[in-house]
Order: sequence, then structure tokens, then C-alpha cells
Amino acid sequence: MSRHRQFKRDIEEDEDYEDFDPMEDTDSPDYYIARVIEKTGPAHKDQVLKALQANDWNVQAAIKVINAAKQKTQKPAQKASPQKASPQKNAAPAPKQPEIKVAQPQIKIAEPSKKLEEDLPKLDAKSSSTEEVKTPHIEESKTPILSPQVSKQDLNADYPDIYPDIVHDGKPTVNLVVIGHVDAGKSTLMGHLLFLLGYIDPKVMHAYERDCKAIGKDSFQYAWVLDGTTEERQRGVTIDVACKEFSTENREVVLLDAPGHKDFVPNMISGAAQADAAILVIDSCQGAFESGFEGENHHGQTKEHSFLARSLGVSNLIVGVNKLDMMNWDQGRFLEIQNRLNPFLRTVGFRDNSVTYIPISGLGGVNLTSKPEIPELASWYNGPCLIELIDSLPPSQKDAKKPARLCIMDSYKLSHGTLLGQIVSGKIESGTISINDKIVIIPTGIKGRVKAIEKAGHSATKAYAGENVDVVLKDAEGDFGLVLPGHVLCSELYPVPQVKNFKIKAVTFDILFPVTREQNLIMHIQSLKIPVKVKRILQQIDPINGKVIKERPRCLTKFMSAILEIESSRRVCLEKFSNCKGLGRVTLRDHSETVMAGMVIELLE
Ligand SMILES: Nc1nc2c(ncn2[C@@H]2O[C@H](COP(=O)(O)OP(=O)(O)OP(=O)(O)O)[C@@H](O)[C@H]2O)c(=O)[nH]1
Repeated sequence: MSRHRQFKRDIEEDEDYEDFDPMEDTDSPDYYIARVIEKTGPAHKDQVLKALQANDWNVQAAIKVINAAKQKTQKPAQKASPQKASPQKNAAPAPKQPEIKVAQPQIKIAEPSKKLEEDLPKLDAKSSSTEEVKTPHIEESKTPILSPQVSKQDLNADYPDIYPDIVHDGKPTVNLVVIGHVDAGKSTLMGHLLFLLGYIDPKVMHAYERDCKAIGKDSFQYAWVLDGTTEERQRGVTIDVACKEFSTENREVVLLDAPGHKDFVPNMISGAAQADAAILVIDSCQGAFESGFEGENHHGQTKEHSFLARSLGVSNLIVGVNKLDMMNWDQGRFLEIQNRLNPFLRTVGFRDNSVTYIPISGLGGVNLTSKPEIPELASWYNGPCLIELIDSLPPSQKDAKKPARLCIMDSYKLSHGTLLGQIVSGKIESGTISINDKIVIIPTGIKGRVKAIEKAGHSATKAYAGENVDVVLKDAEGDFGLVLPGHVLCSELYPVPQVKNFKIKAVTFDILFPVTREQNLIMHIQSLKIPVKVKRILQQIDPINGKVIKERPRCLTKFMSAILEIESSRRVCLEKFSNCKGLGRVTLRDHSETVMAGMVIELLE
């Protein structure tokens, strides 16, 4: 079954997409403030910020709050008018709630509405009625039940192994993300590989070739296999992560083609967060490798993507030295790239024996599915071709025996086809999911059972940690329609904790400006991005032996390891890394730059 995989984040983005301007810094609070002010007209920046924070950075909801607050300051007399009071004089007056409709039901998890009530009177000092400003509640009646509370003591308990040893039915899965600098040739490489493996009908390929020519993008026909949207095709740039599945002799491969453009790094993070292994595609042309590696301020996406992939749990890397056809298959250039890249990959934590370099041409289809016949290349390379390397990648090694966690990437309802009903899809980060299992979805707290499972295009009775699956739900205790990408499906007995404060052990990236206390950052976890603050820098530690180098350092500079306390702007589903790697790993960014990545070591509250 072909899946619609859009990797939405919790910030409402559907409508954002149309007028999305990649030149804007979508990681910055200022971006969201500007989006609100654009619609409401002049408003106090702090007021907008607070409305955004109180509404989980939902732009539409914040606009409504600001407009409602504006209306009240403009028409105080009218609002206070006794004629407008409830006709039932003895009954408590029903608050006049503006009818607010939002595109996606906004899920209130904890304090936000309370915080809103506290904040607005202060913002609107002239208003004499605090009651008046309490009114803007978003779809209150749809607020789902909260997740089961986990006591503070339980937060950091180690989970028991609740599943027996895994015996897979069928080939083990590898989740493979394709990363690299913009235009390195990622989509072309994977499109051509899928074509050579027989997954793309030659007639379709022919049509792509013809249509590409028609819009003057002659060499993009293979990229179109993965770049499916009109915008991607017209601009010749991957924007969102594309997902395709294919089989090799010994593996089921879930292929995730990530965008290379700097502005779409958050989408790349969504893809890499699901991966076990990566293909890092390098444009070997003179100057192209150099700008992809060094880039602006030493931040080429070659470096940033490899750092992010490693910190998100990818340990095996195939480096595809691509476009070598443009360099006459020069072995010297191949080795030069290897020698410059390898020390950096070691620095970010890749082991030498987990990294393999391969000379290729994605456009020419050379060294992808068979040994190269081109004499200039065959004279010095007789290693495995790309598909052989993929076939020997170690399968997913997730927390197979721990309680089940499925990080939801998509949630939708189907009324026809093989899968019917409410479906959630995503990757199982830990445990096993079987038909009839009792589940709970956090943060909604909605319970239900598993009706059917589909993986790699086939129905299954069981799915394991590391696999990408579609799960059909049944027996809802609550409204499955409220389940959104970013939520977590869990075994009913072990719901994932939600916290605002936690400690991480992190390493800083090649940063220009130091990390300081109170610094605001954007945290990426799985497909979510959430504003957070560095509450304390507790210790600088030695990255090799973990010994404390300095207590309470004032700041952190590049490539430093440290223990930090982080405060999130709202409760978020998190795990200790030792309990679930996929939900215990975070990436922190600022103004579109990756600042650091780390693992959660303690959940506080
Ligand atoms: N000569 C040559 N050109 C290539 C090769 N691979 C890709 N290209 C060209 O490089 C350009 C960019 O290719 P894409 O596949 O769109 O690159 P990408 O890395 O997927 O781009 P983004 O996802 O937008 O970062 C296209 O014009 C391709 O035809 C190759 O091996 N040799």
C-alpha cells in the first residue's frame, strides 16, 4: 500500500506550506510572531509571544487570541453591557465564547490555557475585567483526556524486558536515509537504483524523461521518482522526505530520501530519526565537494547531515562519492574526498569499520546494481556495488524487548482498500506490536486495540522494533480523529512519560557562538519541534571517559560535551535514552543552525 507520509510537525504547517518562503527562518520565534502580526495588524511582541507559547505555537490559534484581546480593548462598554447577560438570571452566566474553528483540533495537554489566563490581564493592563479575557478557549469540548500520570519516582525507573527473544518472520528490515548537501544527487541516485531494481515501470520513466525535457530540466527524470510534488519538480529541489520500500536478497529496505537544502534540515531530521543506516551522497565535482563540506561558516550540509544522522542513532554509513563521471573516474579525487571526510566522521562518532566509501554515478547508473564496466573505474575499483553494500547493512537493532512505542508520523482514516478504518503509521522505536494488543496513544490518552498491521506492503500479525508500519486501530475509548503526527502509540501498561524538565548529556556542534544559560533553542525529537530553554549548564565533561572537567561552566563552545538541564515550553513525550533510544535522543537548533545533540539521562518533572 502506498503511504501518504508527510512528516508533519506539531506546528500547524498544512496551510503554511503554500506560502512557505525558504528564506525565512522557521526555527525562530520571530518567524511565528511575524506570521501572527501579519494577520492581526500591530500587536505587542510579548503579547504575541505569550499567545503563541500558550497555544503550543499554533499560529491560527494565536491570531484568534490576539484578535479577541484586541476586540475587548476596543469595545469595553459593549462587552460589559447588562443586556448581553444570560437570560437565566439565577443561573451562573455562561461565558460568551467566540466560536473558534481550527484546521486541526488543538490538543491541550497541560498548563497552556491556565497560563493564558494568567498572562492576558497583565498584557492588557487597561482592561478592568479579567473575566473577559478568559474567554478564548480553543475547541475546549474536544480536549481529549490526559495521559495516565506517571509518578515522579517512576519516571526514571528502568523498564523490564517484556517481550521474549525476537524471531523475525521474513527478512529483517533496514531503515535507510539518504543524506548530503543540496544537489549532491541523492534523489537521482535512489530513483535510478529503484528503476534498475525494476520498481519503476519503463513507461513511467519514459514519461518522466519527456516531461522533464518539456520544462527544461533534462537530467532530473530519476529524481522525479522520489521528488513527487509539483513544487519539488519545478524547483528541482527535494522539500520533504520521500519514503519508498524495496527488497534486496537479505533485507527489506525502507528508503527515506531527505532534502539537502539548508532550509529543510528539520525535514531531514524527521527522516534521519527513523533510520538505522545512511547513504551520504557526495558531489565529487571540483568545488562542489568543498562547498558541501565547508559551506557557509564551515557549515556545509555534508558535515551537518552526518553529525545529525550520527546523533540521531545512525551508526552505519555508506559514503557514495557521486558524479565521479564528471571527474573522469579519477581515483585521486576519490581518495582525496575520503581523506578529508574520514577525520570529520570520526569526530562526530562514526567508527572506521562502520563507514564504507564507494565511487558511483547516480545519473549514469554506474556501480549501483552491478560491478562497473567502465575501464577507467574498473581499473582501480573491484569492491561491492551499492546494492551489495545495502544488502549487508546490519538490520535494525532497536529496543526490541522494551515496552512498545510507535512514533506516529501520519494518522488518517481509510474507507476503501485493504486497510479500513483509523490508521496510524510510523516507526516502532521499541517493543513489539501484535494484533489485538491493548494500546494507548499519548498525549491524548485515547485507548484502543490493534485491528490490523501492514509492513513492507504486506499484512502481518506482528511487527517489531525498527520496522515502519501502518497500524489499523479499533475499539476506541475516545476519538481516534484526535490522533496527530508526533503522538506516540504505547503498550497500555507502559505509557510514555511526559515532562517539561529533563537532563541531557549533549555534544555541541561546530558552533560559532557559545551556548549559554537561559538560551532559547528549538528542540527536535522524532518529528516534533518544540521551543525549549537551556535552564542550566550543569557540567562540562570529558567526551571519552565522562569525567567532570568543570562544574557549572558559564558557556559551551564547539565540540564540547556537557550535562545540561532543559526546560521545554510544554510537556513532551520523552524517555530516558537507556529505556528507548528513539525517544531519548534530542537535537537542539537555533536560527536554522544545529547547536547540539544529546541523549536524555534524567526526566525531572
Ligand atoms: N553528471 C552527473 N550528474 C548528476 C549525477 N547525479 C545527479 N546529477 C545531477 O545533479 C542534479 C541534482 O540532482 P538531484 O538528484 O536533484 O540532487 P539532490 O541531492 O537530490 O537534491 P536535493 O534533494 O534538492 O538536495 C541533477 O541535475 C542531476 O541530474 C551524476 O552521477 N552525474
